[in-house]
Amino acid sequence: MAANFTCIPILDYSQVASPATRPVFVAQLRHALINVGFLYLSNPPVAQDNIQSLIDYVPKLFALPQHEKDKIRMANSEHFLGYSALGRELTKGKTDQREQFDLATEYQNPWKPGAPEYLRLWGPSQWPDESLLPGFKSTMLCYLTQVEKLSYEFITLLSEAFGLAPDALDLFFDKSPSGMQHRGKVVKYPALDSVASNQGVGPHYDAGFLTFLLQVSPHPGLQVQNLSGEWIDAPPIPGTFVVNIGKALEAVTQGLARATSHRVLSPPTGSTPRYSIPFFQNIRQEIRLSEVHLEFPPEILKLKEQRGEVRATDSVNFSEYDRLPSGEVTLIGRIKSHPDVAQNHYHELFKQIFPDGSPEHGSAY
Ligand SMILES: O=C(O)CCC(=O)C(=O)O
Ligand SMILES: [Fe+2]
Repeated sequence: MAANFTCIPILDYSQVASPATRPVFVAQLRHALINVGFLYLSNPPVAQDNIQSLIDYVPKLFALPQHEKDKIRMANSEHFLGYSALGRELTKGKTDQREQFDLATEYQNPWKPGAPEYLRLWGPSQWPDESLLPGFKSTMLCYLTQVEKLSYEFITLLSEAFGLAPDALDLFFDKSPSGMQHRGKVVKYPALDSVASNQGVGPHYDAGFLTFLLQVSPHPGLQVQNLSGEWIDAPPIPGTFVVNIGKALEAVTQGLARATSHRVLSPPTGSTPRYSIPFFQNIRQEIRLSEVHLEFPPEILKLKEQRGEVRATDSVNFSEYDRLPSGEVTLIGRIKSHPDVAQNHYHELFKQIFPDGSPEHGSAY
C-alpha cells in the first residue's frame, strides 16, 4: 500500500452505530491513524444547529471593538486562555498571521504554590462581555462539551483499531467532574494583503491526543505534510471535522498513530478571511508517557514497519514527551509560542527558555 499519502481519507461516523458497518470504520481508521495521521469525519455526533449558531457568531466575535478584545487578552491569563491579537504568536520562531480566542471547557484550578508549575496551565477562560455577544459563551461551551464527548468515543475506537482493550487508554483521562480541561480556539486568518507574510500558522505538530478541527469558512489553506515532505491540501469539506493526532498520542503508541506536520497558508490577496475552530483533547498533566507501556499485537506493529519512517518534516515541537510529565511539555510549548504570557506569569521558565529576553523574531525552536 502506498504509505506516502496524497489525499486525506474521509470516514463516516454513522458507520460506528451498526455492528455491520463498524468494522469497516475501524479498518479505515487504522489505515488513517498509521499511514496518514489526518482524516475527515463526516456525520459527527455534534448537533448541527449548535455548529451553525457557533459559525454565525464567529465574524461577530472578531468584529468586537478592539478595546473589548484587549480586555480579555491572553497576556492576562496564567492559563494561556484569552485573546491573541494578530502577530502575537510564534511557530518555529516566526510570527503567525492570525488572530484568535483560546477558550476551554470549564475548570477550576486548585493550584497552590509548591505544586508543579505546569498545573497552573488549566483554569477559567476569559469570555467577552455577555451583553456584547449574547449567548456566545453558552453556545461555545455546549459545542466544546459535545466535541469532548466525541473525543472520548474516538479514543475507544482508536483502541479497537490498534487491537487494544476498549479501556486501554482510560488512564490518560480523569473523567471525574471537572477532572480534565480541553481547549478550543476560534481563529481568523486575514488575507495576504493585510498581513506581513503568508504564514497563517507555521509548520507544527499538535500537543495532546486528538484534535477536532471545524473549518468554518470555505477557504483552503490548511496543508498536511506527507512522509516525503510534500504539502498536501486539506480543504474544507462541509459537514465534516478534520481529525488529527497530537504528539503525545504518537509517543505513547510507539509511533503507530502518526502526529502529522501541518500548517495554514493565509488566504490570497483580495480574499475574505479564513475562519476555523480547533478543539484540542488534553491528557492528564502528571502523566509521564515514558512510564506507560502499551502492548500492541505484532500484526499491528507490522503495519507501522510497512509504512516506513517519516523522511522529511518541517515541524519540531513537543519532542520532550519521552521524558517530562505531559503538562510540562505542553507548558514549554505554550511559552515558546506565547512569550508575552510567559513573561507575565512564568518568570523562571521564561528566563530559561529565552535567556536573551523576549524574541523579536523568536528562536525558540
Ligand atoms: O486553523 C486551522 O485550520 C488549523 C489550526 C492549527 O493547526 C492549530 O491551531 O493547531
Ligand atoms: Fe495544529
